[in-house]
Amino acid sequence: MSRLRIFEEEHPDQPVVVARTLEEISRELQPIGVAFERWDAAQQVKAGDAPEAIMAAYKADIDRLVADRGFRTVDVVSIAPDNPNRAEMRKKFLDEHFHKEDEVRFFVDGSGLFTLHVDGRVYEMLCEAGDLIAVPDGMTHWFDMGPDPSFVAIRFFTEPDGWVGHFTGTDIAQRFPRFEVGQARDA
Ligand SMILES: CSCCC(=O)/C(O)=C/O
Ligand SMILES: [Fe+2]
Ligand code: NI
Repeated sequence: MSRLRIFEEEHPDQPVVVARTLEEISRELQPIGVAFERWDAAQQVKAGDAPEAIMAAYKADIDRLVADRGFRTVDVVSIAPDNPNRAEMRKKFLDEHFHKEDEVRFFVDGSGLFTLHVDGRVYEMLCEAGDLIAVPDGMTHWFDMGPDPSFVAIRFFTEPDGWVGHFTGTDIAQRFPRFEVGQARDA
């Protein structure tokens, strides 16, 4: 189940807000400029399906978002728990960074943990299948796919290098919860 937890940055042990419904999550994220949506598939798709089939299942929402936000590229990224490069892939976005364009990701299957650092607060968003998150350009954040990653996500880009992370060099990500085994199931 999708879950947003908000922490004061000095208190990683105690969330001050826990939100689970679309309405609650959107209400908490909207003031910091983060969009959160839930999309329904036109036809059922799952991990392992062809990217074209996955994009076709969400065509109406993809087209709307591309028209609204001017994205130039849309792709599908998949990672399974047996991927031999999973540790390296996990490490890539584990530390605090930002991008020079909005980071917009839709989770088709599986889950991942986006954590945003904004104005002294930390917003930990456990994204699950059906969730779209749009993190504004320049917003500091990190992403944990966990030790046994499992997700399929649609990514939206404006520039070819839009995915490049600019790292802040802080250690804040190490002080906050990681994506634990079973977290998605237990949330
Ligand atoms: C669901 S893809 C997440 C990886 C990524 O592109 C990123 O920038 C995380 O912060
Ligand atoms: Fe990122
Ligand atoms: Ni404390």
